[in-house]
Amino acid sequence: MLLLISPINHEEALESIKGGADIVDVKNPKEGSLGANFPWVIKEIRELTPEDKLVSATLGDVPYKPGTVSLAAMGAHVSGADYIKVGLYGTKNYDEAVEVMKNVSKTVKDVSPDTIVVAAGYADAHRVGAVDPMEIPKVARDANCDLAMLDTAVKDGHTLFDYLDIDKLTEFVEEAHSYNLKTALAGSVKKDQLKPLHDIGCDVVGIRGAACVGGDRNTGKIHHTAVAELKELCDSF
Ligand SMILES: O=C[C@H](O)COP(=O)(O)O
Repeated sequence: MLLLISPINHEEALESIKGGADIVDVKNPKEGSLGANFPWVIKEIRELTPEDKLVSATLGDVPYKPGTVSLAAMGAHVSGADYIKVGLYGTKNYDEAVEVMKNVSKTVKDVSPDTIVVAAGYADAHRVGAVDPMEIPKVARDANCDLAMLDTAVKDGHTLFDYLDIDKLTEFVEEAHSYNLKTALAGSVKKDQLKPLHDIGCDVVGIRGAACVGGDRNTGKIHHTAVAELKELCDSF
């Protein structure tokens, strides 16, 4: 299981790399769970990250505006992102989510077929009126994405497991795998939740809070020792 860590700036990206993160995921939590950072921050982090390590960028908790989101995807691509995550926040159902993701995939894959496109839903979608998380594997399949992902929309201490039990998460992973998609799971994931995620076959675990000093994704800063501990655990299973 690969470890994706979400830094907000140059300094945190260096800590993530030093700690051994497999994927450096540029994010801006001030703008939400999958808040987008600025093009120059993505570019700077791509430049400081070793070439063989993937740099991911989140496009935001996006609205149901396929054109706007497609232009954001092009922005992430030209800034150097190898892995583009779209938080399907404003899309209320499967049809809207597929429409957004199809256009993002077309935008990105027309110019860069190897760039990885991630359809990200929310385990607590019912709290914000977003598309049902269990529809995400089908959305990703039908929109030519590479990964189906879940995170949480509201970062109030609840974790992924508060909304979806292990049976549901297993169903999510198995369905995505049956479509030849990889999976990423996130949502205030704690150290002791890594093994269950590994055991159900999750391909990528996404973490910010547990990699920060004090475990707080907003007030804390990513520290390489916390990242290294998570990485060691991921590699131990
Ligand atoms: O992509 C994953 C997120 O950055 C997860 O952040 P979190 O662990 O603070 O919920």
